[in-house]
Amino acid sequence: VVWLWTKSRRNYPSNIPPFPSTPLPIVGHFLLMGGNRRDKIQVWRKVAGDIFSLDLGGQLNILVNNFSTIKEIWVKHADYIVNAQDSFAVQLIGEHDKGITSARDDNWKEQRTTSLSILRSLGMGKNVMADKIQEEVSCVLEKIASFKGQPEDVRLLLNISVSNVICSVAVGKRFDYEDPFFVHFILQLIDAVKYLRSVAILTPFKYLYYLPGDLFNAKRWTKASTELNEKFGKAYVNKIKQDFDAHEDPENFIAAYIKEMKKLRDKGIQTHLDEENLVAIVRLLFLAGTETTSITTLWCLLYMLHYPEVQEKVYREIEANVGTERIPNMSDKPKLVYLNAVIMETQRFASLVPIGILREVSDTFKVGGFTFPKGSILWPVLDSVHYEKKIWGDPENFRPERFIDKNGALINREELIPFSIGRRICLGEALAKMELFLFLSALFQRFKFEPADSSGKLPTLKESFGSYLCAPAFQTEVHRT
Ligand code: HEM
Repeated sequence: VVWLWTKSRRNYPSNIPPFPSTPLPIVGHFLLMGGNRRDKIQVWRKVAGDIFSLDLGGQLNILVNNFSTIKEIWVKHADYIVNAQDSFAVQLIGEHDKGITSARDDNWKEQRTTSLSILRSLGMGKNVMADKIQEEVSCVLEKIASFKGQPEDVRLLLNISVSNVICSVAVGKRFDYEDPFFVHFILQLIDAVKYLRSVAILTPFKYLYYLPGDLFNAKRWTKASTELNEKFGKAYVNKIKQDFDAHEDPENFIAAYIKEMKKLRDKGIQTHLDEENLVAIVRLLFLAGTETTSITTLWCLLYMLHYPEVQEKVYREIEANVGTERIPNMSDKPKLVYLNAVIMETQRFASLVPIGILREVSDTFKVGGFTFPKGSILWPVLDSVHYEKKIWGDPENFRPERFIDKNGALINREELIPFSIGRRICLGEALAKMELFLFLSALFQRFKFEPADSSGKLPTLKESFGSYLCAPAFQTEVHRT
């Protein structure tokens, strides 16, 4: 107890952002972290203001809830928050300073720049990638058509088909929807994403991990993540390494990374590129490139059950501008203004990543009269920005028209930040935007999604809060063709 008390003794400067309530000895606000954290943050915000502090076992955490301060810190003061929090989750799987999200300083810079340039060379944001996505879209359309209108839960199907896009980029292979090997990894991935939040909260209280049982799902999370690394990431890195030919143009991320690594080493240039980083990146691409985009698509389908008039308007727009003979492609995007607005409103309303990556403050700085001390952890609460009344007027309503001006043109609002902002903005933004457009335009062109319950009862919009705000399980009937 004396050790815990000493460790958690607070010695904060006087002008840090206020606490919503007095921290308890030793645990601080830890006991308040369970339950619906999304609602709690809004309650604390009312008490303590847009920028407030929480004490987690002696670790100062500062939550930033307004757009202007997030922008000021994440863009103008980016140098102070280069590194993500060195979380316990990362230590559990031995990935301190590995991959991209957990990589630090120069290592992060090199891994991010190399990964981005490889993804671009493989077509991210270009037509080659659009073709790859469209192949997958055609497969998913056939699969949904085979349901013949029967009620279905399409979550796993969307997970697998979206994942196929990033898999074809990362490991050069797509998988059948029923492939037991791949379905198993998708289920592991869902677990890894689901439990991450509860493991993350253990960071200041690592010793709780050693209690009997698995109260914080940390053991389940470690098992899922280790299996993804060993049997998926490492297995593919080894396989591609064996078949690697330095004279061939690399056709997937792993081969391109190995080629770059060898090139730098052969030239005697010091580099952070190595296999451990590569395995961590493959898992990250698989994780970040699957659930995010497929759950956003799922939210959009769910909203369409609730707002059938929006779905009808989207269909009419596609019918008038693209027709129904061919599936939409990227050159149709500027013509489908309403669909673009629906996608933007879905990203705002679903607020998929409610809190961006937590950052470590590397040196004390001041913003808005508050001190952000060295060693404190910053939370960018993107959810608060997406539901800010002062920005959106009626944030509680699903209203795509807010993104269209009176001349019928699309409005790009800088406050819409589902991919976060600053130097560590989502690496896959261009890919995700392309996927969302190609999947959703084709789905709404070919099918009409309706509630499966014949009494007209709509599935709930209540999310479950893992690392993402996940759409609830729901069934939908599909008609039109
Ligand atoms: C709708 C889909 C997506 C959303 C909403 C989303 C959102 C985000 C957010 C909020 C961050 C944190 C950025 C920060 O805190 O500064 C992030 C980081 C990241 N995302 Fe995405 N993402 C999506 C799709 C993807 C895809 C398809 C990929 C795959 C290429 C991807 C790869 C990454 C990576 C590698 C990072 C870490 C970047 C870094 O730490 O430097 N994301 N994403």
